[in-house]
Amino acid sequence: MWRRADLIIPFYKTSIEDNVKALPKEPPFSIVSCPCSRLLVNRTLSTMDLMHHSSTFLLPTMPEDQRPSLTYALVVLNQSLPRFTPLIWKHAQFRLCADGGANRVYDEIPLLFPQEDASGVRRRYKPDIIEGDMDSIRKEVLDFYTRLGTKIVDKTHDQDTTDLHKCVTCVRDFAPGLDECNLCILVAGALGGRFDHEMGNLNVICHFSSLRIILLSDDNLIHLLPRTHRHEIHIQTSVQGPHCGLIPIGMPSRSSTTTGLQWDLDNTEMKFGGLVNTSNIVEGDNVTVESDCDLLWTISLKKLS
Ligand SMILES: Nc1ncnc2c1ncn2[C@@H]1O[C@H](COP(=O)(O)OP(=O)(O)OP(=O)(O)O)[C@@H](O)[C@H]1O
Ligand SMILES: Cc1ncc(C[n+]2csc(CCO)c2C)c(N)n1
Repeated sequence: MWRRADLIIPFYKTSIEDNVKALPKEPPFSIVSCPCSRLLVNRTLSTMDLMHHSSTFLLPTMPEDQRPSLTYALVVLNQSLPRFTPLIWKHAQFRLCADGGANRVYDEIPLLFPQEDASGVRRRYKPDIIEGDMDSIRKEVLDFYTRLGTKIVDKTHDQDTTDLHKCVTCVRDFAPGLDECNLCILVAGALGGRFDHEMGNLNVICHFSSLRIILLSDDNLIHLLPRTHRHEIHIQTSVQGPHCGLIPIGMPSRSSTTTGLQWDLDNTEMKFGGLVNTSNIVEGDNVTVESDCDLLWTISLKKLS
């Protein structure tokens, strides 16, 4: 079943081998023979694998059937901690602080437990790793977590990648025995504040486009929908929505199609400077997306009562 045949290799190639060599490097493309025995290449969106997305980590208890499927790592950035940080801390198996993110854990986590003794809370919320160029973490904070046994990875020499980039690399390379497909990196404090940092954080999710990375603030959740898959997004309506957006990042999209939105796309072109899909509304609890380009998905988070 070919939905579209929007890319056809020119017929001037002399042999099948030459045609195969001329194939685009990036998936997903499939090869079909045409009647004259030369090759056509179809972009077969409908036969792409389906990727599921569900923000169950925002729920106090994860549904049974979701529990084993993803392993969560949490990266805390140097921004006001979202109010649900203790919840995602609990769901995560690895907790990292990006440089000054450690100050936030030290200063702000105790404020979320005003009835409890601050130093007890701090000992309970001990990061596994603090990594970065260490120009923002305070000495007392570094000393405190060093004494508790947190691993400190000082990357002062690297001034070309952000601390978030360093932390994602660390999780990807060192999470023991983890298959990338089962890993999901939650990033707390990624939005709001300095725009250069926000853009840097978006750049990180584009750079690591094969990893599941979710940028979080109190108000929003953002992740990438790679063009290599069709996407089914389950909306946790108790904690997220209804405002959402789909934004082509890096390059124009010739064709994006959605279901489940108030303003759905139907083979629609999107580009910066032209149409982008913002100020949209989720209609129910399922959204599907397929596109020829990586898209950013963003959805609003509800204030907890
Ligand atoms: N205002 C912000 N908004 C979004 N993300 C932020 C913000 N501030 C920091 N971050 C994130 O937290 C990480 C650690 O922050 P930190 O302030 O320690 O970094 P930094 O390298 O010292 O930044 P800079 O030197 O540019 O001020 C950054 O790499 C960035 O990803
Ligand atoms: C082209 C270019 N632009 C900006 C920086 C600065 N920079 C980018 S990431 C980083 C580390 C922040 O912890 C710093 C200082 C650079 N190196 N190269």
